This record gives sequence, structure tokens and C-alpha cells, in this order.
Amino acid sequence: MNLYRDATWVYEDLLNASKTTKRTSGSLQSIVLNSCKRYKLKSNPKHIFALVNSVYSYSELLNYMYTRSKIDKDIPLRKKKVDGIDNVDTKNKKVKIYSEITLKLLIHDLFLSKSKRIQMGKHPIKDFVIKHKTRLNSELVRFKIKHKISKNEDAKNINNNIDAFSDITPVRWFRLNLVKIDDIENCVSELRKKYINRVSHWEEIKDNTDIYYDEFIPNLFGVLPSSKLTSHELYKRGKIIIQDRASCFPAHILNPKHNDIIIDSCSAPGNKTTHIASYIFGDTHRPAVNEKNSDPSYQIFAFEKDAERGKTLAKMLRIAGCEKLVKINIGDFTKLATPQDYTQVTGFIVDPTCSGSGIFGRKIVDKLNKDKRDKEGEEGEEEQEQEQEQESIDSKDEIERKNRLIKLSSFQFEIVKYALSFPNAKKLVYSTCSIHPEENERVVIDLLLDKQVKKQGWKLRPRSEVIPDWPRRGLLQEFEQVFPKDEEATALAESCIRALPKKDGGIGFFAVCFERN
Ligand SMILES: C[S@@+](CC[C@H](N)C(=O)[O-])C[C@H]1O[C@@H](n2cnc3c(N)ncnc32)[C@H](O)[C@@H]1O
Repeated sequence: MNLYRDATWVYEDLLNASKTTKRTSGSLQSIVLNSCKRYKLKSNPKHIFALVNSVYSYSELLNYMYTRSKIDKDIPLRKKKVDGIDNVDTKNKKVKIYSEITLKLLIHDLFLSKSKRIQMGKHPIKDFVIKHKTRLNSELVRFKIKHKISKNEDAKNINNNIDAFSDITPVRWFRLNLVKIDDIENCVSELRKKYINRVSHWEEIKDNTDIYYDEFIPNLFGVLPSSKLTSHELYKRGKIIIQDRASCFPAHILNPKHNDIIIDSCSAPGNKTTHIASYIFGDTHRPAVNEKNSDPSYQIFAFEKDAERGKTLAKMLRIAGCEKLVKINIGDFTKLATPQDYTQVTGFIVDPTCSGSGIFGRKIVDKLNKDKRDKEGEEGEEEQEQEQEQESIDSKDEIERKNRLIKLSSFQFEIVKYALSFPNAKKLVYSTCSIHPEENERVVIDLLLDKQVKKQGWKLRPRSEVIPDWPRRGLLQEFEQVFPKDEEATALAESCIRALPKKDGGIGFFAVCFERN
């Protein structure tokens, strides 16, 4: 029963999110995780996610079965409690003992799950659903006739067209955490016990025993997302870290050495921070002073504005064995870190908040937001009809999207410009998981044209130094519009790196490196 009870809370959260006018952010997975944390749920979040996702994608069919079978009329009633006490005063204050959502979860499992079983022992709610099995089944058959479909799975794509499982990464990428590993060979042979079959391209990963050694990032591997990597001992001991390939580009491009001092300005949850640590402290370079924890002279300073996300950062650092190697600062980087206090800093990773348009698991959330906008659009349309001013919802969407991008890109410009003002910084990698040029090439162009940035001597590090073999580079047309010389525009576009979601094996991404002598 626990799984169904917990999934009910999470599903309610999802529906509530669709009712507010506020924009919902994050992926379905993050909404599920947040709900699990908020309600301190005991069930495995992965199981909850799978159930909620599937129920959501069958919602049209489940609504039909639930309503048409009229089973809600048979749900037993109980007196409503007032302040936790049974309300015995009036006959009318009665409530149904089972919630509609919980019943739909059970109906889903009985008819639409692989096992066709309700996952619980003896329980009155299970008996209730089974008692109505014939009636529910008739409605299932009717629905299929109505929609001219033969298989239950075909009902998934009716109306909402969303299946978050088709919205996941094609490859599970993970890297060796050199902070915790001294013997790389040994670690790889451990992995090979599970992943026995080495393939030569990530697109050839088809089986749970296949493994791909990445050709662009050292010590990065790809396996099938369903291969249960998280139950591997190396993962449990923080020796391997799951991180999308493109998200590994920034630390690799920065390539900090043993004596570098780095600021990660926007660091939670800490993937890039621990990757930086892998470069600085891997290779058995472990500063003795940090191990003793006495007045450590840090080489990595991580800033994070959001206190909650700061807790996740601290946890990730602990798991990766980096807690004594990284100084965490909670607060706004542009306020907390002054250039005169960090004169020793040689390099930066700036990976600020972005639209996230390159990441997966957002289809349901995007659909929720679209539904909200459509609803607002419909309400607004009535008024507009009266005024005879018909503005299309599409252009409204577009305006909202543009306004959001304008805000994000001006924040991104400001935070990078601020980091570029640190007196001894020589390299800075700017990255986003966005596919929009507004947050990528255009931010870079504005920085290159900025008087102060120019005066400080910043240029783009050329392609030959920035993962040269990676084929997908920046959008040339963006640079051509501003830099009339063909060669210059081409060189600038080539300095940038882009990754397309899914097509390039993971999330959509952008990275570029500023440098000066
Ligand atoms: C894209 S995420 C960073 C992901 C991280 N680099 C990683 O690889 O795990 C952006 C983070 O920047 C934080 N942030 C936004 N503005 C900030 C600021 N002014 N100072 C510090 N952190 C900021 C956000 O709260 C968010 O956690």
C-alpha cells in the first residue's frame, strides 16, 4: 500500500502544479524527487516516478474507465473528521474513503502494468477494485473500440502524447572519480566484470553488458541507462560518478593543473566541481594540509546561491571525497566573492542558471506549462473577442519565451563579465545546457564586444585547444551577423562547442573558453 499512498501524494503535487499560474520548473524526475523529500516518503523514488509517469500517460484512458464505470458511486463513505475528530454532528459531512488518484493507480496496475497485478497484500481498496474488474474491463474495451486501437499501449498516446520514458538519455554516462581512485586500470577491470562487451561507438550500446570508452573525455564511459549502474559497488563508494558527457566538457576544457586555483561560481549540485577536483587532485596529488583539515589552503572555491541546493552540493562533495578539498560559499557569487579577495584565482567554471532547453525529462512539465498558457490564452481570448483584437496564442508563447530568454541572457552576461574581472584569472569556461543562441553565442558575442572585457585582454581559446575533434561547433550565422570578416566569424564559431540533445548521445549543451595571457 505504501507505494500507492506515496505515489498519490506525488501525483497530487503534479496536478496541483498544473493548477497554479506559476511556471513549473524542473523535470518530472525532479518534481518526484522534491515531493519524496518534502513528504519524507519511504518508497523508492524510481518506482514512484515509473508509476506516476505511466499513469499520467494513460490519463485519458484511466479517466474514461473511472468515470464511465461509475465506481466512485460505490466507494464507501466515512464521517468527515474536524480537527482530527470524527464529525458526528451532521449526516451530510461524509467523505469517500478512497481517493480517485489512488484508485486510478490501482486500476492502472491491474489493467495496464506489465504484471497486471496490484502490488499489495490483502487490503480493502484492492478488494474494491477487483470487485469492479468486469465493469472496468468493459469500459477499457469500449475505449479501444472508440479510438480504433487494438493494444492497451496504443491508449498511451491518446491526447497528451507524453511518455517521459521516451524522454530520457540514450546513454548513461559516468566517469571515474580520480579523487578516490589511485589505480585506474584496476577500477576499469572491476567495471569490466559487469560490462564485458566493449563497443566502439555509443550508438552500439544495446545490451546491459555493453560499455563504450569515450573518445573525447578521459576516463568517461557509456552504458545502457537501464543497466542498474547505481547498484554497482564502485558507484556506492563514490569511485564512479554519473555525469552526462557534454556536462564533462567544461572541466576538461579548463583542464586545471595541480597548482591552479579555481572558482566554480554556480556549483550545485556539484558535478563540475567534483570533476575539477578530479583534475587537480587526481593522479595522487593530494595536499597533506587538507587531509589534516588544519587551515586548509583551498584550491577550489564553490559558490551556490540557493541554500537548499547548497546542501545537495555538500552531500555530493562528501560522496566524492571532496569535502575537504572544496570551500563551499552559500550566497550570490557576484556579491560574496570580490576580485581583491581572490587574487590567487587562476581559472573559472561559470555554469549559471539557464532555460535548460537541452535537458531531458521535461516533456510532462513543458506540457503542464503549455496547458497553463493555453488556459490563460482561452480565458484571455474571450475578452479579446469582445474587443475584436485577435492575438494568437502562439505569438503569446513566443513573447513569453523571448522575455524569459532576455532575462536569463542578461544575467548570464553579467555573471560571466564579473568573473572575467578577477585580476589573475587566465581561463574561464562558460557553459549552459540550453540550445538557444540567446544564452550561448549571443552572450559570448556581447562579452567579446564589451569594452571592459576587451581591455582586460580576453579572447576565445581556439578550437585547436578546445576538444578539437568534437565536430559540432557554435552557430556560424550568429557570429557572421556581427563580425564581417569571414575568417574571424568562422574562428569564433569554431571555438564554441555545441551538443544536440539525444542526437549527440546526451543532453543539449554549449561550452566556450575565454583565455588571456
Ligand atoms: C546550471 S546549475 C549548475 C550546475 C552545476 N555546475 C553542476 O554541474 O552540477 C546553476 C546553479 O547556479 C546557481 N546560481 C544562480 N545564480 C547564482 C549566483 N549569482 N551565485 C551563485 N550561484 C548561483 C543556481 O542556484 C544553480 O544551482
